[in-house]
Amino acid sequence: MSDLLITHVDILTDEGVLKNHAIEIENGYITSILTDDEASSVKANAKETLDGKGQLAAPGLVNTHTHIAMGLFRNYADDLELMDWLENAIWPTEAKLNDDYVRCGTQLGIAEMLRSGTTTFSDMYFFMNTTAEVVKETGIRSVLSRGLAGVSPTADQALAENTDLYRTWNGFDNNRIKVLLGPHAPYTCPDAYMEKVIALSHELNCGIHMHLSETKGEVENVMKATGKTPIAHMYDLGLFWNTTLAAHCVHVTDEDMNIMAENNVAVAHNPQSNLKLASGIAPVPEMIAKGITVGLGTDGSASNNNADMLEEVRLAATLHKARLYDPKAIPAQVAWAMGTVEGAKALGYNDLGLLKTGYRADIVLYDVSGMHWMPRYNDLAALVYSANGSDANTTIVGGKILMKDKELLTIDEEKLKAEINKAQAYFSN
Ligand SMILES: CSC[C@H]1O[C@@H](n2cnc3c(O)ncnc32)[C@H](O)[C@@H]1O
Ligand SMILES: [Zn+2]
Repeated sequence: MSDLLITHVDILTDEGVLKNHAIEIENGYITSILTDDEASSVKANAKETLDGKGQLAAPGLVNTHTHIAMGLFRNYADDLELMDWLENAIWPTEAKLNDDYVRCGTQLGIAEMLRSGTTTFSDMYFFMNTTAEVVKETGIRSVLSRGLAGVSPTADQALAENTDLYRTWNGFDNNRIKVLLGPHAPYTCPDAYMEKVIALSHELNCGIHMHLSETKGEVENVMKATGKTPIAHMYDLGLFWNTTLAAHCVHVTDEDMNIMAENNVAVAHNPQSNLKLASGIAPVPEMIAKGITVGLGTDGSASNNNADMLEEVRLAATLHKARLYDPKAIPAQVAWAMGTVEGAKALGYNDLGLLKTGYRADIVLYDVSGMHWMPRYNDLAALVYSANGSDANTTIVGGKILMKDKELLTIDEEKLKAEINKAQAYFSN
């Protein structure tokens, strides 16, 4: 008996679009993809059915890098470069955060993601036990890391919190929640602290999530201090022994990319944040050519300024064309894969990001009735180049429906809006 049967739906598979088919789901996984005729014979055995008529089923988007509670600081400080933005606007304000505000900001970000087709996110922030609780309650999938800064007075406490987070949550609900260690960046994590992080990663057998080579200034400073690039320096410290998710990697050399490819360092490419903070453009086609796994991320909504992954997919598909004067630099299907199955791989999920038997049932049904969906020559190109996040109509994670016909089923949005207004008043002072 299946738990959920989605009928009369067009399905974006890795082999093309199947018109008017059905998806059978059991225990959180896709168990079969059927013709509509086949589906009518198994319908009686389904606990729940969902009519997908007029919709396109696609894999949920995977946001490989964010600080999701930063939605509270959306449009709070704009038009600044990274270090000015962090040091003079964001860090002083984050010092006023507590569990309640992180709960509110995390609900805001999750509401936004579920509404725009994202079903998995990888987060690095503070008060992460609260984030995990909100992830548990809302039903989304996530990979969580406690941001670690060696220069902070709470540096050792943060390590203990990341350890607790790992021990409490890693593997929760058949890996709906996973945990990584989150050393923030080379400029906040001196070598002695990185050595502690690396020792802890061995002790826990835990992967790493870190900002690396985001700006020219960061690379210059590490070069001055060590004679090496941040990637080469982290490699020499022994950081890459286990899985590493490196956010940004905007300023990397050919040799850096060789190190990343040889050590399975996956990249979270955040094109919109990199543009807005004037950090630059990461050499993504070059990374892919070297065999590096590259996923996409929004970064926080204070540097983006939203959590809409379709915008990142579109930027990934267009930005590199212009940079290289090559329309084939990142074709639509490569950008789509970066937003889904490649992002999933970057987070260590090898059964996520495709609509295929045996894959996790993280599925988004897009309403394709809008004029911007016509004519329908190529649904994948439409998702990459024409669709809006708000076309997401129904969002499913691990076979559970979290948004149906644009109504969020696990978040009380009216209550949340009132809390966000209170938070705005608090952070405005
Ligand atoms: C220690 S928790 C994470 C930390 O990262 C800050 N942050 C947000 N966006 C960026 C970015 O693009 N580069 C580096 N750091 C960033 C966030 O505000 C938190 O303080
Ligand atoms: Zn970031």
